Amino acid sequence: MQKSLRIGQILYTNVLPVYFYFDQERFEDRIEFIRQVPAQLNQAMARGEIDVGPISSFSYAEHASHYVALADLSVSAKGRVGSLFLFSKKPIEQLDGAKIAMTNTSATTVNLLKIILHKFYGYEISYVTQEPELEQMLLDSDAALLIGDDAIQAVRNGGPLHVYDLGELWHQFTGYSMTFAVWAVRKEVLAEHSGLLADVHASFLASKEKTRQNTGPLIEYVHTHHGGDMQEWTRYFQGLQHDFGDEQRIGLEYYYRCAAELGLLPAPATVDLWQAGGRQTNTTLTR
Ligand SMILES: C=C(O[C@@H]1C=C(C(=O)O)C=C[C@H]1O)C(=O)O
Repeated sequence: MQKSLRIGQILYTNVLPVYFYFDQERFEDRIEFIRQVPAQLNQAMARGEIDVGPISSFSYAEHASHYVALADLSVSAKGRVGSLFLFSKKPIEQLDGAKIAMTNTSATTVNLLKIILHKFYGYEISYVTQEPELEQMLLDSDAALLIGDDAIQAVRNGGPLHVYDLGELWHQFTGYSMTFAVWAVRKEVLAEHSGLLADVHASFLASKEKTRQNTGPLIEYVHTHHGGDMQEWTRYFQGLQHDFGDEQRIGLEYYYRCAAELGLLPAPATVDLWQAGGRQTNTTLTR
């Protein structure tokens, strides 16, 4: 039988603070989790196979008239992220005219890279989309973009490549933070399940808050399951933000304007936040 709420979860470490202490038992069999990489969650949300969960912020903009976003949740960073990298055979200054392989798991970061290379560097680039396997990607391309745990793994493996963090590049050029994912809800779900949705939202916020107060157990869990270095993981989670306030909105809405300017989005979008007891107002902030 279909559960009342089908909840998405990105299959990467970056969302864990929002899920780590999520008290699933209190919801008994009214909810279920569907775990996928972002591009597949984006599609599942658009097809109505998921009711609520993190999707690429780019995909939110593509469907903005059908979605709202849970207030105060996102995957954002101001500056270095640590899991979104361009791996390049040449320095970025020499990439004009290059061929770049893009992971097929992303929507936000692939378009962020286009904005950076076209708008800020003025380059002409040809792109191919591939499975996220660095060696394969670089067989026939000058550079490759990976996100999430694939990017973390690839940077750990090292190698003689130039490595650029996309959050850092965005911050260098704009001074803004960048929001990669927001927790979207399809509007028709609001009418039917707003009470349950409010409880799920509260559980996400509680998990986020609890991990913020004591990151230790999360770091230990991630270290046990994904290897790596405890200090690197600590730095990773310190750099990520899971809030969505004015700072994140300003950065994200500037990204949407850049994407619209380059024809990557049909029009700039705004993020319409939802929380129990009434939607938050949605002021459009200009640069
Ligand atoms: C910070 C990250 O943000 C992500 C990037 C996304 C994208 O590019 O579409 C979507 C969701 C997030 O997982 C990451 O993957 O490392």
